[in-house]
Amino acid sequence: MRIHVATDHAGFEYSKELIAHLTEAGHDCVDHGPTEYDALDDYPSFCIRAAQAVVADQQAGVMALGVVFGGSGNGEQMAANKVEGVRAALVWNEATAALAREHNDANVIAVGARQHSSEEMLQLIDTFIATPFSGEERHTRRIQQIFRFESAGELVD
Ligand SMILES: O=C(CO)[C@H](O)[C@H](O)COP(=O)(O)O
Repeated sequence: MRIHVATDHAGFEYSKELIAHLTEAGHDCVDHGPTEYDALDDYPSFCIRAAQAVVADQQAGVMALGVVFGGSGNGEQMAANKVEGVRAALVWNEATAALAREHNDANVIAVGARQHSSEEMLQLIDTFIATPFSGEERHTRRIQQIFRFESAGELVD
């Protein structure tokens, strides 16, 4: 699996730890930055680039997911979700990590680096990556409703 990773200063150390962990596990990680710690950097461009790469890979038939870190993960999730085709989920425990994939087919996970130990962070992301989308009709239908609004402004009941 290719994993696109982005952060800001708040998740800088965790992002490097995650990339080492996932690479060791055999994943192909792409680091979208930042390349060095800067306490004043801004997360949107890093997260948007990672989100764009996830969509581009998926459209090309490459199995890919994204991870965005911040202090809370809130803004990072918001930024990633501005990219058409991205379903970014803010995850804070094992259940939300699994449900993001099972019910929402999320292709980007947002994690608050200041909210979790590094062990928790790795576990949340491992769970997210390992959990498949259920494929159930009701979940597929709802995801398609989101996409129709996102791509064409159509509201479907
Ligand atoms: O989580 C975040 C956005 O949702 C950022 O990481 C957080 O706002 C950064 O805070 P600061 O600039 O005070 O270090």
